[in-house]
Amino acid sequence: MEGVDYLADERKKTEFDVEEMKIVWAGSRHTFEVSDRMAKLVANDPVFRKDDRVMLARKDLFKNTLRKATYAWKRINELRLSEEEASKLRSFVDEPAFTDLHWGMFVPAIKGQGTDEQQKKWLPLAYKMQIIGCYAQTELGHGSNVQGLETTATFDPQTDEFVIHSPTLTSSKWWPGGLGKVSTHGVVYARLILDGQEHGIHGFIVQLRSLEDHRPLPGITVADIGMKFGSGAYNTMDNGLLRFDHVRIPRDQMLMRVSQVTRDGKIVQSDVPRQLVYGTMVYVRQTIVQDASIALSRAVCIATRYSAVRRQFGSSNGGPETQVIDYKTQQSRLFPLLASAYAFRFVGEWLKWLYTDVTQRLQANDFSTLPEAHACTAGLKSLTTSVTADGIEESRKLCGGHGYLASSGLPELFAVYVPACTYEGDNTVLMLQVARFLMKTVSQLGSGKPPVGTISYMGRIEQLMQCRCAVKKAGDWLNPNAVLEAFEARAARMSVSCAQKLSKFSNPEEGFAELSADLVEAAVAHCQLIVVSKFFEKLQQDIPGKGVKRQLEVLCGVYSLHLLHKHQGDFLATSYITPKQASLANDQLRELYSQVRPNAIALVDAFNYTDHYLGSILGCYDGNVYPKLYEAAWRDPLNDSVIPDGYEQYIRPLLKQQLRVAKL
Ligand SMILES: CCCCCCCCCCCCCCCCCCCCCC(=O)SCCNC(=O)CCNC(=O)[C@H](O)C(C)(C)COP(=O)(O)OP(=O)(O)OC[C@H]1O[C@@H](n2cnc3c(N)ncnc32)[C@H](O)[C@@H]1OP(=O)(O)O
Ligand SMILES: Cc1cc2nc3c(=O)[nH]c(=O)nc-3n(C[C@H](O)[C@H](O)[C@H](O)COP(=O)(O)OP(=O)(O)OC[C@H]3O[C@@H](n4cnc5c(N)ncnc54)[C@H](O)[C@@H]3O)c2cc1C
Repeated sequence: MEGVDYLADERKKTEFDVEEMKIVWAGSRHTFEVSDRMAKLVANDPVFRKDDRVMLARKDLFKNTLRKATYAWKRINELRLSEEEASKLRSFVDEPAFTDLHWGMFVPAIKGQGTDEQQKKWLPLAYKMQIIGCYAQTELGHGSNVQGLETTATFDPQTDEFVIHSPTLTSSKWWPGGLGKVSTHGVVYARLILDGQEHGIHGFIVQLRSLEDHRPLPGITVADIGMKFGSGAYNTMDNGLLRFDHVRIPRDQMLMRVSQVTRDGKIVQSDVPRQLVYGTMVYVRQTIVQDASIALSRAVCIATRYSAVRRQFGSSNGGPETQVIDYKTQQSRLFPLLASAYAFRFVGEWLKWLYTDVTQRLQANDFSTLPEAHACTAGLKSLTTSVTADGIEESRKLCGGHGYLASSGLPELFAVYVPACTYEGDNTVLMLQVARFLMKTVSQLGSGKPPVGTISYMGRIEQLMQCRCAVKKAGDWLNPNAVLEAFEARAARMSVSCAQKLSKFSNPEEGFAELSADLVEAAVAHCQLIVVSKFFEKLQQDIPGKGVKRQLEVLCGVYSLHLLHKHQGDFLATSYITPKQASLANDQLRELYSQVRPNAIALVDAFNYTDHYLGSILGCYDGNVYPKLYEAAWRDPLNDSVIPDGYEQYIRPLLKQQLRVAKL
């Protein structure tokens, strides 16, 4: 039944202007238009087909990715796409590729850590893709502990070169994306050694492969690290291994914005903090936060549409059964994820602003906001990727058995997404960085330097330690001030409690290690507060469109109250709320679910995803799920023949043998 909208009745229930919500979701009318144009460009081009991806063997999959990535690059040039358009096109192609690391890490590393001269030399080559780069930091033995990397870069004053070397097996670079088969160059992180003395970890531009025949250069061993989790998924990427046997590079290939090595082998520190060597990771962490809302919204879009199509139980007098989206249990699992997708969208927008601000300040040698930028990017990367990865898996369960089919799009989405909890900093390790920032802030309270930015609430510590929740009826939980104070008091009290326990240890590092699980919980509370407060800030903006702001208020309520409900132990244990008030929050939450329900389909339509991008039969726009599932089953290569390959060899002899047993 081509053209029939099986979700039309659902769409009729909508109480807000979906077109305007699309603009809010995109961030601006301009971004919406660019996004819409690029999504359609990709969806209408057969080269970008992806439904066969999970069936392809690794070599075919990889070659296919090369084909798509180079074709995308060709189209970008032919159509003279702007950087914004190119970046949208890349995201709608929806296939991890070496180009991500080239543009997403190699280029930013040179921009952030290279001197003007180095940028002038290397960036034009990289912009034209005349060289292809990767970010080679992690090693077989060390990933989280960057200071523990073993690769060495020893300066040879005789020849004015660095000798890059892998002294042990564990010093082999391991994981860099694009390294395995494609990159010609890498920004390689290594331990700087001058005259026998170590000077910490620095980045070096190292050529890895010949620009003539792509063979590894002398002294370089390079290969792919092998298959990863899931079919299709991240296996489109050639994550690589790399060993150096005394490879020589000119001195001017050390990235020298943070520290310089002079001709006579002396180190000169510029006034830039050493942590800027980690700057590329900060940049990518903020892009990962923005991408979290995309991945979560995709999963939620699929689960929401399918939940409206799917019916199970509840038929009376031969009438239709209940749509599973009408079950309160389904709503209590699905709607918080829908609200989280919106919440992450807005916090991602804000984080982009924060990152731009800190970058501008750094250019003017103002490093004052760097610690907060590090804590926010690390903490929000950790929080949003953990929730998104769990949310994709929950969406799969929300779709019942059919969610487990590759054609639901959810297994591959999960497999592609889940490493985000590990790459660019393991989520626990990153939360511990936030915890350090919190403990430092608490220890400096009363020093006369008031905390600013996202941590400014700590400046009201006395009030936050004493205040009690004033909520008397469920509706009081709709008051933003009540919710904000609850999240602030919880975060402040959890931090102070950790700081008090820490102060009992004579060795603070031992104390930090002993209390690390509690510290992570305090850091999570702080990060959740940031997300809640940025959602409220968004609502203070002028948001046009009938009913749009109202819907966002409902979602903001769902986001904050579901967190309050889920973590009520924290709120109760810190004595900010009473059990009665916790129960009222839950009553209000249930009421909010009822307000989301008629708008649920429109709220996911507002993501404006094409069927191509969603890549899911269960999530298709028209909701015509069953015929499509049936047809897709027949397209599986296993159904090419009625009798499977292997029948003569295995099944027939087996059946024959059983026959003999039966006769005995
Ligand atoms: C086709 C078309 C083309 C289109 C064109 C357009 C296309 C565009 C395409 C765009 C695509 C984009 C998508 C990209 C794809 C992504 C894919 C994913 C790839 C994944 C890559 C990776 O996976 S890549 C490796 C990441 N690997 C880590 O992530 C290690 C974590 N490990 C650490 O990060 C450190 O090891 C750790 C723990 C901090 C301790 O570091 P440590 O031991 O040195 O330091 P301490 O803990 O002692 O801290 C000492 C003091 O430094 C402070 N501090 C620490 N870090 C700081 C920091 N960053 N900034 C500021 N300050 C910092 C701290 O706050 C302390 O401050 P204080 O002293 O004041 O307290
Ligand atoms: C798909 C993918 C792509 C990647 N791409 C790149 C790339 O392009 N370039 C690159 O350089 N790297 C890349 N990486 C590597 C990645 O950055 C690291 O794997 C990541 O930083 C985690 O480090 P690890 O593997 O050493 O984990 P580990 O640190 O060994 O983590 C193991 C466990 O130990 C725990 N742990 C570790 N330290 C602490 C601590 N101090 N306190 C408490 N718990 C701790 C962790 O929480 C985790 O549970 C990629 C990884 C993946 C999976």
